[in-house]
Amino acid sequence: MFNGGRRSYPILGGRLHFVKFETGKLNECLDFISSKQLHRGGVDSPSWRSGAQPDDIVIKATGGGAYKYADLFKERLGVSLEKEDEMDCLVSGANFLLKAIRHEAFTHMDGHKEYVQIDQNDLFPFLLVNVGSGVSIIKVDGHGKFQRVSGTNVGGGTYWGLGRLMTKCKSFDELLELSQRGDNSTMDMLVGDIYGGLDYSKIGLSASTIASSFGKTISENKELSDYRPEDISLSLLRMISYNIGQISYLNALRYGLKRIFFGGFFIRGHAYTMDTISFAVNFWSKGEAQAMFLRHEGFLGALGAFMSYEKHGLDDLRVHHLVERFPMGAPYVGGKIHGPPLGDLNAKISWMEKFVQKGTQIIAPVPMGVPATTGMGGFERPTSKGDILRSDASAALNVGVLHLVPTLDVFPLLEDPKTYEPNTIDLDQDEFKYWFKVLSDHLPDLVDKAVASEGGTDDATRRGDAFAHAFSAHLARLMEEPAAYGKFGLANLLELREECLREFQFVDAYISIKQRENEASLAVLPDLLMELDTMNEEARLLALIEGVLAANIFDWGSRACVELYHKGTIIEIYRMSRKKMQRPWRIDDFDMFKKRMLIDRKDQPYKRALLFVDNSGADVVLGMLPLARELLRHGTEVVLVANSLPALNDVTANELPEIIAEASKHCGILRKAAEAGGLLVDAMAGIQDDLKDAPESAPLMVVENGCGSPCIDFRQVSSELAAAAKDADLLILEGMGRALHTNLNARFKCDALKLAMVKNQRLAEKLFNGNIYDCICKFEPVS
Ligand SMILES: CC(C)(COP(=O)(O)O)[C@@H](O)C(=O)NCCC(=O)O
Ligand SMILES: [Mn+2]
Repeated sequence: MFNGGRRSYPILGGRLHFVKFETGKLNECLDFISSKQLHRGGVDSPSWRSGAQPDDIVIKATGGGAYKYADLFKERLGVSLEKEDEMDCLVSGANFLLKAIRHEAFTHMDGHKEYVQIDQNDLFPFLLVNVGSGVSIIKVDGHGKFQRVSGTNVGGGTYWGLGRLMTKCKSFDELLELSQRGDNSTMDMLVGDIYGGLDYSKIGLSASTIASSFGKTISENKELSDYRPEDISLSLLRMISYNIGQISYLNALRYGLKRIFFGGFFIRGHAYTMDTISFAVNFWSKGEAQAMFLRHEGFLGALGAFMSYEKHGLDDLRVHHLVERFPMGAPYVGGKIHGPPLGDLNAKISWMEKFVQKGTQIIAPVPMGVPATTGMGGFERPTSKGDILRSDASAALNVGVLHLVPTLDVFPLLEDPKTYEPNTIDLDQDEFKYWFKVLSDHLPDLVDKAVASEGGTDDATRRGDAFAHAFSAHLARLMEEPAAYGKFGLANLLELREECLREFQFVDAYISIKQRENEASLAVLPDLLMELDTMNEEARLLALIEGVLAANIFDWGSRACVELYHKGTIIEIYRMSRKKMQRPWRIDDFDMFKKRMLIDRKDQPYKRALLFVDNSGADVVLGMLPLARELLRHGTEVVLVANSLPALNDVTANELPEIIAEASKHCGILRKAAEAGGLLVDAMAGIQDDLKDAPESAPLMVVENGCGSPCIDFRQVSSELAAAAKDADLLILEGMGRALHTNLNARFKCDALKLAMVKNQRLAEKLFNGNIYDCICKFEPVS
């Protein structure tokens, strides 16, 4: 099933792009679809190239537009729109999102957004409130099981209609924006107005509670024009949002439901609207019920229509099959999106250059998509002037591209996947500020390496600059709102950097450094192995663990380490690092591990160990390979688990067989094991005669982990790794990314050893009250 990291089955998958456009721009949209032949699978699809085009292309659609524009689609694209029921689609879209996307639902109170993890087994029933022109209140009991239980004619249309008449606003967004600067106490009769500025505490009403919306205007002898449009808009917004919140809560109460999800064009990521609705639900339920919002709320119907294709088999999709990426879309400056969607790399780079030349700072990138708005209401997206609305506007756009990767699995040895959280530290605003600086400082050097890795050509330089701007823009967006892309931890941030490099077609920025370090380390490996073989078992085990920790210093992602590399050769630094290994380490469970290995399991060695390797060069060659060899010696099968894609100087699963083949030239144990694991078939053909009579060996294998990041999220690993984990009874996680930033607190169903050198002062202080270059040897046996 897994040999040398090569797959033995095809991968099927796809990507979901979420794009909005104004109905007024439908013709431009059809031009775009036609130019790219998207309705026929794209210009690169085999059927387009071969000219074998089906005549009867059917696209599922929902909502009024599916009827209104059916003829236009047929005429312009030859596509038939198959209409799906709008309510069915809303519900199945919401169900899909809540089931398949981890950080989909969030609460919004007092300007604070918090993602809520929904337990799949405890999702139904819930109330879905769709606030469009009017309001539909739907009780959802399961997949395809729902009932419209109520509604109200006072909805988004009411706000916009009354608002337009009363303020002369030209657009919904203008009206919404006005509300940001409003003061409703000039219009609304408050409890304090009735009780002489006091609370009516006996029945729990504070002085600022609205007793009667617009009630103050009856006692004043004023005309409409005497009131500020800002105040009118805010009073209206509060009146309608509170009313929706209250009716929703009463329906939740009627059916005994605790969760209410709100969606529809009235909400569209507008912070103040969400706060007002949340306030109402919280107020009336006395904190018992919770108002929640969905990150993809503008796409429920479209998603539901897409889901209705039976052939997709999307019913079986689970959270771990979906990866959300945030590629650079159109530049986003001062609350406005500039230019077309940037699907094409060259277009992306040109736009980036244009903006930089103009001296315009790209404040935030927008996930790939066409600029604009809600499909349902036809209202424009809020164009921002004030600070608050700017982030509201972008909040509505914080949906990335969903990659469907059916080959991803949950790691089967996680003790409890439900409570597992990969990130060790929470990236709150303060923490984010620190990492923002670390990553920004590292950027120029990374760009140099990336450009050099592509031959330093003009094209590479151009891509390098564009990458730097794109990644800086992502950082700026997250600095502005850390929850902008869902719940984001350090692991996500480090992965975003790698993804961003890939987006600008940098395949492996550290390739030459990796090769150089591999060669230097392989040259001294025979001496190291010889030295180890002179030791007794106990001393050797300690030397091996020391070796892994010492060699983890070769980390091109750590600023402090990179500075060290100027001070000596690879081997000098390795020796210096080893010499400094003073026990006890900051976490030192070595004695426990030794007892387990050499006493408890003397007669019953581990059956299979999964070794999660980290960096190239000394780290893997002088650290992890000798440790693997020791386990093989004990009769344990060893699976080296490495990245599927490059990240910093991490070794990849593709690179390992060659390194092992080289190492095997100097070591019979490794050679025999690699042969048994099927790793040497090609590389060592013809030079294995001397092994013919050697005893059987436990196999050494290589498996890719499914990631392209310095960290690992065990909720989404390759299915090969999941399969290899089945018989494993020992896990060894190595490196800062995999054992500290992520998984330090993760619990597994089998024994786990976490080894890392802490190469960052702040992290050492924060996690261990320690210092940079402290070592961690954390052993967690299962009883
Ligand atoms: C990116 C890394 C997690 C890689 O560490 P590794 O897993 O290779 O041990 C680490 O280098 C890191 O956290 N660097 C940023 C902090 C710094 O420069 O101090
Ligand atoms: Mn690494």
